[in-house]
Amino acid sequence: MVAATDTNTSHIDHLMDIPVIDLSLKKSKVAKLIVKACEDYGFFKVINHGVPHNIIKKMEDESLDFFHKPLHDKIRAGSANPFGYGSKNIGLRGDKGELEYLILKTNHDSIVNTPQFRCAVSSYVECVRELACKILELIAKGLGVPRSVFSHLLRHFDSDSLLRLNHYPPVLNQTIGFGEHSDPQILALLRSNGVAGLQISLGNGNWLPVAPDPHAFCVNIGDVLQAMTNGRFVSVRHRAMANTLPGQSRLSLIFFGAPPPEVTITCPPQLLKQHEPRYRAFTWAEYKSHTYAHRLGETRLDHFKIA
Ligand SMILES: O=C(O)CCC(=O)C(=O)O
Ligand SMILES: [Fe+2]
Repeated sequence: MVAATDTNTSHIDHLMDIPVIDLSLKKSKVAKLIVKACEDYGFFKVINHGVPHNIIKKMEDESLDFFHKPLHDKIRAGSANPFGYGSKNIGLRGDKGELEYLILKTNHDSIVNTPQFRCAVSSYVECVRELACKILELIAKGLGVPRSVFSHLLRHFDSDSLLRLNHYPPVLNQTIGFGEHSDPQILALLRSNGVAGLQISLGNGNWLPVAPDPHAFCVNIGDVLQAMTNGRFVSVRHRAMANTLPGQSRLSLIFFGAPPPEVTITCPPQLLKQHEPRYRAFTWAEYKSHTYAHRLGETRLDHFKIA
């Protein structure tokens, strides 16, 4: 697909279609479509994903209940580095955003303080982890590599996957809510309520708004999957605009599928063949600490490129 942009006047592109992939189609077809979307954009939507509506609804309701609590209750979840509640500050390097958020572990009991919220989180995480693994297994099929080469990293008991809940209360002025970046992990599954905000970068300063879709999950390819495919897939750069709809909150729920800290990230040999490796091997712990030491907008994977 070719980006239809007017480079002189427009930096928002409404004319391109984001690939929407129906997971109920034949596996071999879906695998091909997903690989193509990962190569072209590093971003796509999935429908017929199998995550039950009531589980999503419960998670959204409990998340909004949490964010609507008084501040002194929210900060009881601890501070967001690494797991807990944060507001306006993103990471430790001075990045600011027009949001508040809660970061939760996925492989141990979450820190949320009511049994209903804990139960909603654990059911939601179980479903989205399974969906992420299913997508990674389709990717493996499409690439002709062993089925669990990516998914076993998320299924591992020590997987560093996390769930992030972002809440964008209404603000008066149109501004950026969460700055441009790529996600460092393997892949991210994002859902938002009916309020728009997410945009993906088409390069050259052009942005494609992603309309909220109650039936879909958005899939973002992360830096680790770019490295594991030797750069064949791109980790999509994206941002979220602040929410300016009076009286409405934007809520996004993002599952980040990550490897265990000590696992070494390399490209499967089947994907190298006659190509030279483009990234040196690194552990997820190493990548994470490199990420935390840099600003949100930096192209953090470049540090691991082989010159
Ligand atoms: O909240 C959103 O829509 C996007 C936020 C995001 O990209 C992130 O938390 O990594
Ligand atoms: Fe992101």
